[in-house]
Amino acid sequence: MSQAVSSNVKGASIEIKHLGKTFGNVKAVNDVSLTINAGEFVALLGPSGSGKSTVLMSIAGFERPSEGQILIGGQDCTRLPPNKRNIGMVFQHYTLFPHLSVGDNVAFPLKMRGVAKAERRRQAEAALEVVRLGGYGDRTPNQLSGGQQQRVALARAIVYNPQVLLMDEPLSALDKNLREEMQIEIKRLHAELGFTVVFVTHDQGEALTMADRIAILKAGRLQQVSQARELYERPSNLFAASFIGEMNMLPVRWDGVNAVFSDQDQIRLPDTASIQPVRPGSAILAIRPERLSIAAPGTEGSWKATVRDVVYAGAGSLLITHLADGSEVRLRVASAGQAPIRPGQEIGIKVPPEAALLYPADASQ
Ligand SMILES: Nc1ncnc2c1ncn2[C@@H]1O[C@H](COP(=O)(O)OP(=O)(O)OP(=O)(O)O)[C@@H](O)[C@H]1O
Repeated sequence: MSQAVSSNVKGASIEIKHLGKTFGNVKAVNDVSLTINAGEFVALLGPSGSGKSTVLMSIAGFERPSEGQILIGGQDCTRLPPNKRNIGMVFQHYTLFPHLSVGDNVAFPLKMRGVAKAERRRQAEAALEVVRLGGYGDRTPNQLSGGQQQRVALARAIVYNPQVLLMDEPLSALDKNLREEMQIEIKRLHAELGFTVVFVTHDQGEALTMADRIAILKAGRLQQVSQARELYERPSNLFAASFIGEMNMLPVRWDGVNAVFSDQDQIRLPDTASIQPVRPGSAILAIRPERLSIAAPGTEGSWKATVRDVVYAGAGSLLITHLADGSEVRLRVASAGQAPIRPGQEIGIKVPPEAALLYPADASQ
């Protein structure tokens, strides 16, 4: 690989301490603390308006925090302007200069840093090679496809060897195939160049496949920061549980040992079912649809359910059922080898206790 962008670039750590940002009376970011290790790839995930971009822009230096501190590579950058932070940025829209050649677009940050012309050309070409666009330097942006333009934006962000790469929904303007190709491209660059990545997305699949860790935000507050598997298998609260993947959420009465349904069906739960302490009384039992299976009606320990709808989707089928108390339970089952199931049919649902999670009924806990 070309020397200009491969010279042992190593990421910097990012420490966000009690970050707060208020716009008028909107608390866009509320007491967010997060430490990102050098070279780590972290996704910020959350619904629209949850504060993801504001956190990213605060790291970049384009937003000035109302409260808290941001350290990059151990240095307090809270009051440092963006161009002093040694970070690269890629946005959703490519923001290339239409009148400049691709090469000049990529070389632009070097020009701002006073790098001499011949050296600029050399480094820009090297960065274009890294994103597999070697030889495209003389074109103008409008002669490139959307995916290629986004790769030019990526080349421009990495041309000066930043220690941190910040990306705000960089792939959401691309169609599905291009998006998947760029996901692989960005992961490859991250592995090769070793910079720290903070990646904003509202696409949970993208976050789960790309990031080392995922930070979930809701209304400006951090909900959970975990690796993909833990986030999926042990979401720390009801919001994270419902935001990632599909989840059945059933109101139950918890007596400390058993989760009891209103029709007196019950399930004995292992201690590991509660991620946070749950007091006896009303609670929510959460279970992923793919962890449930069908049993003959009346099978010992199974729940009695009536099928409301069957959605055939090739390899798997979605069964929408309801229990005697009216609670809806969804199952994802393999289609193959399954006797056809019809709406109105009574079935048993087998629930592995180790797959069940218990949360306080009050979502604010
Ligand atoms: N410059 C601004 N002036 C006023 N309010 C703002 C400004 N920037 C953001 N906000 C508000 O702050 C909150 C968080 O916005 P932010 O853009 O960080 O969320 P987000 O999670 O990135 O959302 P999206 O996914 O829609 O981009 C929102 O309520 C938004 O309206």
